Amino acid sequence: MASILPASNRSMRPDKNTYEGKRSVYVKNPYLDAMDEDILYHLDLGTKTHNLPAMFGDVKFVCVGGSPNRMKAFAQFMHKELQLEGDGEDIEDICAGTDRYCMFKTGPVLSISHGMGIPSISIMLHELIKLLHHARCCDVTIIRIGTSGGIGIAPGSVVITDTAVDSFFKPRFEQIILDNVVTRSTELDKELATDLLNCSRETPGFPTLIGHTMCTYDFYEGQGRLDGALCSFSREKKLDYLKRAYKAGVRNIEMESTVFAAMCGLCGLRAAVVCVTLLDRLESDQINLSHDVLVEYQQRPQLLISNFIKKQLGLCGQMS
Ligand SMILES: O=P(O)(O)O[C@@H]1C[C@H](O)[C@@H](CO)O1
Ligand SMILES: O=c1cc[nH]c(=O)[nH]1
Repeated sequence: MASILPASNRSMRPDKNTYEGKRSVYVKNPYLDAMDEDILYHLDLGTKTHNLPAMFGDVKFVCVGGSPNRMKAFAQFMHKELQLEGDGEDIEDICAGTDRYCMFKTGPVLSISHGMGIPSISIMLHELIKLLHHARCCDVTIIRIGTSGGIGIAPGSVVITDTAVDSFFKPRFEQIILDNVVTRSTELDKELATDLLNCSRETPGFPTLIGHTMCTYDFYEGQGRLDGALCSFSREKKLDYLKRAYKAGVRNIEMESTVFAAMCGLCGLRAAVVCVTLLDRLESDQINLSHDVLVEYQQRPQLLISNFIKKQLGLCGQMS
């Protein structure tokens, strides 16, 4: 039976969403219960066509990121790190029937791509959260492992988000529902962020810090870039904006964190955002890293999260 919560936000958020003593995944939709079948169209999965509890009931960690190749590489990496059977090279895309998103499962870890931007990740999250709910998953931690532009920090730094903010540096996500603007909280799990920072101290090789992450609707004008097809502001205005963002506590900019924080928070998922920075936006706009450096930077959040997951599973010390 679907757990229905009042349709508002933080003040109504369940503190103890327990399911047989465990933290369950909530859906907040009174219509779902009455549906004979739920087709998760963009994932090419469904409640009648697939045995979701059998396929996904043991999932404890969900990692999401924009790029299908990155999320496949992460799944293959986790396969090795968890010392699962086989080499993991032929890992199967569970969503192969659609080319919207890809999804891989390695033991209790699900790795899913979400494309670029709020609308794309939002569609994926609606269907993923219903999937976890239908599969009766509990105690799930979800982490976005992404790339971002840094502000005032060295390229290659990994930022663990404490609060996702919008372009006005406000901790909110505005969802348009019918012709209303519904404002939702973008708070993330502070304890999880601290645990990840502690874990980063045992993962040497790159700087990691906690800070606010600004989420925008666009990569170019929306992030104050001077190199888009359109630009109507001066270099001075750009730098003034980015410096004000830094002053407000923003350390990196990407395009998904606010809706990710809002939706996961409302549905009872312990959530974190961990993004590597590809450049310092106070210095430049263009990403001119070599392919090898780009690949190595993208592995940094993966390394940190893999160590965190192994620790959580009590596997540290026994493995590479
Ligand atoms: O997870 P990714 O690396 O896709 O996140 C950022 C935000 C946008 O989706 C994209 C822009 O290049 O990168
Ligand atoms: O500058 C950047 C780099 C990656 N992703 C972003 O959204 N912005």
